[in-house]
Amino acid sequence: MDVLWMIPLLLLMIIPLLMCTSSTFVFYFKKFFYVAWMMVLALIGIPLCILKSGGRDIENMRIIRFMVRHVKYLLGLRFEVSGWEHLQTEGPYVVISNHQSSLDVLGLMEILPDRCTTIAKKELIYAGTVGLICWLGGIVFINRKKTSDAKSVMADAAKTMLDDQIRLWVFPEGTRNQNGDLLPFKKGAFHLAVQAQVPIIPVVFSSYSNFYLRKEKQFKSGIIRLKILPKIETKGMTSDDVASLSDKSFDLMRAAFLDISDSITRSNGPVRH
Ligand SMILES: CCCCCCCCCCCCCCCC(=O)SCCNC(=O)CCNC(=O)[C@H](O)C(C)(C)COP(=O)(O)OP(=O)(O)OC[C@H]1O[C@@H](n2cnc3c(N)ncnc32)[C@H](O)[C@@H]1OP(=O)(O)O
Ligand SMILES: CCCCCCCC/C=C\CCCCCCCC(=O)OC[C@@H](O)COP(=O)(O)O
Repeated sequence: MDVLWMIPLLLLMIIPLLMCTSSTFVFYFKKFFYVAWMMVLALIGIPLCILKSGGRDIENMRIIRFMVRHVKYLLGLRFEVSGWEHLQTEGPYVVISNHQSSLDVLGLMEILPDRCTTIAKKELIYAGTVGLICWLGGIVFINRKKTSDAKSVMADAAKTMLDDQIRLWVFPEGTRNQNGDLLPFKKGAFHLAVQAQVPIIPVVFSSYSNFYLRKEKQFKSGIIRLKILPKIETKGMTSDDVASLSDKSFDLMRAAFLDISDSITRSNGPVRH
């Protein structure tokens, strides 16, 4: 007897059962689903991007943004955004935000302004269909292990920002971090803004630790607060001002991070680190 057809049926019965009984299963299932679904979305998005723009083009970020917007619902996440008015700035600017997990892509797509792409580590280009759609979306890839290469790519990006009137989103911590605080900032984002003489718009994601705990293998439903802070002007600044600009941005973002994370804790129970 052919029993192969019974396998999907069994899975359909077992998966909901495990989802109800094991939080560890939920953790791995949601993580696997997230990566697999993004890969599938990218597979669908690639031909759409090529048809729309013929290749690598920042306008493809509109397609990517549209395609990613529903994923939060599938993972049981909700965003509360404040400070929208600060993104209504004309022309190019640099957005900086804290970076906790690849889930940040969901928040990024929630508020991504038009003509805005990101700076990413070059390894991302090898992430299958996701890597290819990132390339099509004009993402700027840098080699973090070679500062001189990264600096020259970012200097080119500063020029392109002005020539093509684009915005760039940079994660100044330079890596993912879920230690309950911000990591010290790398300087690239601030050199970029000063070289292009464009404002910086800081964006802060509240702590994910009320719903996503890597060590404890928990991935529950939850709320993410996204706070967009007022722009910081860089007109007239030189590379001598980069350190103080970075310090100022760090202090503002850290205060906002602790504030919005704390307000979620008060409404949802304790944050665990
Ligand atoms: C439909 C389906 C869709 C599917 C789905 C799509 C998803 C579509 C969204 C994807 C979204 C991806 C998201 C990825 C997210 C990441 O990949 S995060 C990781 C990559 N990003 C970054 O690393 C950016 C932040 N890092 C930096 O900016 C770093 O400064 C750099 C440029 C990498 C250099 O790193 P470093 O050498 O380790 O750091 P740093 O101490 O800052 O610099 C050393 C010296 O160079 C100087 N320097 C640094 N930068 C410069 C510069 N540009 N010019 C002159 N001097 C400089 C510094 O001032 C410093 O000198 P001193 O002040 O000590 O004298
Ligand atoms: C050939 C198959 C390769 C499979 C690779 C899976 C790639 C992930 C696929 C889907 C996830 C959806 C969004 C991906 C974009 C997230 C980018 C990201 O968060 O990169 C990490 C980087 O910021 C910092 O890296 P490190 O913390 O320094 O390390």
